Amino acid sequence: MAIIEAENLSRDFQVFEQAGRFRRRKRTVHAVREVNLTVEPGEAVGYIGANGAGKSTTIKMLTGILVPSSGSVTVCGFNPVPQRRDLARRIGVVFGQRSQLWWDLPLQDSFPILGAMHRVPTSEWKPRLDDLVARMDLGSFLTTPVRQLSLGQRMRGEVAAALLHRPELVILDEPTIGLDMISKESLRQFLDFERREHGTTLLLTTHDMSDIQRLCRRVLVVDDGAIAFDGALTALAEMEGATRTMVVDLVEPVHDPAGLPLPVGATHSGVEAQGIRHNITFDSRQVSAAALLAAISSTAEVADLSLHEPDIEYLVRQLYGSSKR
Ligand SMILES: Nc1ncnc2c1ncn2[C@@H]1O[C@H](COP(=O)(O)OP(=O)(O)OP(=O)(O)O)[C@@H](O)[C@H]1O
Repeated sequence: MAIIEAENLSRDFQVFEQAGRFRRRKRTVHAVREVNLTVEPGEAVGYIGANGAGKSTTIKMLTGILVPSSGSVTVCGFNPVPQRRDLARRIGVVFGQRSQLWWDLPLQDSFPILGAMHRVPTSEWKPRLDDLVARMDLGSFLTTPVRQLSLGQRMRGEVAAALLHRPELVILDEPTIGLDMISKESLRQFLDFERREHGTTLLLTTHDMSDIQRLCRRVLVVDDGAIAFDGALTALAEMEGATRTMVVDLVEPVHDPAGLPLPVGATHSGVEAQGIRHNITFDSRQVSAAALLAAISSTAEVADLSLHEPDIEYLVRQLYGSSKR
């Protein structure tokens, strides 16, 4: 059975706008339009789109916070709004921008409350907590009130809290927002481990392409409330031919870009560090990263290189610049 099944799921909002000095006009915002979505157990799905595209509204409907205007949805076999309590025992939710922990309590006092709320026996949540504390390195700040934790520490606590009851589906809204690179990577590693080891299904929204690349094979792009793309991330990038950037450091400087001929599809976008560092943008439909590196290596020795993917906002804007927002 699918873990998420949405059929023609839609949500409208009525908003009032100023129409002249004393008049207000009612307008309907179609935040989510006829979304059809099936997510199978164990999948990791990235849900991406520009600001205001409808991601959070969809998540709120999936978690039972918002009533759909029309269409139907089941999550873990439950109708989210009327069966919200049952659903809460089966899913974990993490909002990067909002804490779900008790601000004045230390983490160690929150876990017994969560265990009781989810009706998980102590004999089950205790060993699970020991495992989470070890794997997410929570030990050094378990006794600190949540409000005194750093953002990275708090997010680890949030994720541990959301996963204490071993939910089969974890929904994460911008889980890595504001985190430094090390905290982002350890969070991604942990989530990936959970999925591989326990078959946990992941659905996440993010503006960080690396989250998707690291965690999700499938990506959904939402544009103006509707699903505009559903498939592999590689297919999305190839479809658009979004330009990627390769930064190469050479062993010997090459000052003039003409001294480093590039294949068709690649162009120099800058030379730095007295000719050592070359920034090259390329269209992966025309030339692969491997072919580009081979071409560069045939004229100069490469000491180091890094690849930069286009950010999600850029990719989505390129793809669906037609958005009415
Ligand atoms: N409570 C509300 N009342 C009125 N309009 C709303 C409400 N919530 C969302 N909207 C509108 O619905 C649309 C979709 O918003 P939503 O928050 O789902 O977008 P999003 O994709 O999550 O954006 P972001 O990436 O900025 O978080 C926007 O136009 C937003 O202004």
